[in-house]
Amino acid sequence: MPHQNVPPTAAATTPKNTDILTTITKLLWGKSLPPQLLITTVRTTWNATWHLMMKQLAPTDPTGSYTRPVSKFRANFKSYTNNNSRQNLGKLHLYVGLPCPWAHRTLIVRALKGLEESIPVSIASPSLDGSWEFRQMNNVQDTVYLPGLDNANGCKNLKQVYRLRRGGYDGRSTVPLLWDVEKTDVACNESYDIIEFFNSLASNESDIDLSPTSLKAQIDKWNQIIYPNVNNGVYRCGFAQSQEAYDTAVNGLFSTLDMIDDHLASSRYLCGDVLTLADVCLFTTLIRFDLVYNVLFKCTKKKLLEYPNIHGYLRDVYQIPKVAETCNFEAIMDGYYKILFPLNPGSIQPAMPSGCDHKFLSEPHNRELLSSVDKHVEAHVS
Ligand SMILES: N[C@@H](CCC(=O)N[C@@H](CS)C(=O)NCC(=O)O)C(=O)O
Repeated sequence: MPHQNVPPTAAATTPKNTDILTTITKLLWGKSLPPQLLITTVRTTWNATWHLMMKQLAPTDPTGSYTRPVSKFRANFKSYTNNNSRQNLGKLHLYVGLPCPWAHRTLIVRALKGLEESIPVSIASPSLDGSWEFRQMNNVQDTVYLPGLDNANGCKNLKQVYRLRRGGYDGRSTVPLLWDVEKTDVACNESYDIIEFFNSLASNESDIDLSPTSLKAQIDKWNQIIYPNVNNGVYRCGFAQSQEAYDTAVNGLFSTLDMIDDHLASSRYLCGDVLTLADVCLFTTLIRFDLVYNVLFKCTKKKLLEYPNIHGYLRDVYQIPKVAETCNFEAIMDGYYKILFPLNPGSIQPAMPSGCDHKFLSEPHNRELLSSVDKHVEAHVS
């Protein structure tokens, strides 16, 4: 008879599992429990353990909604700029982690502004307990995983760098971190402050302004929508600890993506024809969406591939010179699937969906046509 590949039924697997559990309970309590009680006990214990682990990973309010801790070191960049020149920048060093969308913002703006020489970088990788440690990586595209030291302070991990600051520090050691080498202190660890600062610097190599005065109000308006619903919204889905909290987050996320997709049907970037800081902030969440958030954070109503305008926009931003070099998909997959234990206990990485690799993202998007349509319309109106 040909071999039939019949999947095991629940009846075939349950007794085996309960046998193991019965042995464990016998060892622990000296007697076996009835199978149903045994399963209920294990489920309750596992749920309680899961909630405890999640509490450590992600603080929540009493409704089970994720509440992101505020950044401790906000910007005070006055002493670093002299008429926006780079005079004092020899002092600064940037610490990033490649999976992190907040750190990714700083890498993109640093590259677009041509600040690579002026502001050197150290790349940290997530360790198994979720903290950041240094490996032998000098380039964003490196895939070397041997232990290493950072380039500014010679530390093994980011916690050590934070602790070097005057007065010490024992709080969350997050990336991005902008470090003042001369003062041996944190200059800032809030990504938006850092990208605003990088953008404010005059550059010999690039005259791009990602936050022109004329668009500031629009940029702020987009940030106020995108930060809670999309950037932090995906975390509010993944780290929710009640069904209600998840439902609210996932509905807010997808209604915002629907709205953005409509908007991008007639606008090349969020604020019209030019790329702004709001686009940088949106991009670093979008580039991780189908790879990670859709699966691991249960952002499942749709894949980004199903949003034609958002997906074209993603390719458009990805193809801006220097942006692709800031994206390391392998590091992103590793960072999320291997480290967030309570969300993915076996550390199994799902297959990368098509549409997320360098090749697909480099395909034509034709969105430049939108700019000319805009200009054409403007020409007629004026
Ligand atoms: N508000 C911060 C958030 C930074 C943040 O949460 N970074 C995460 C990585 S994606 C981190 O370093 N977490 C380590 C920890 O919480 O200990 C920013 O935008 O800069």
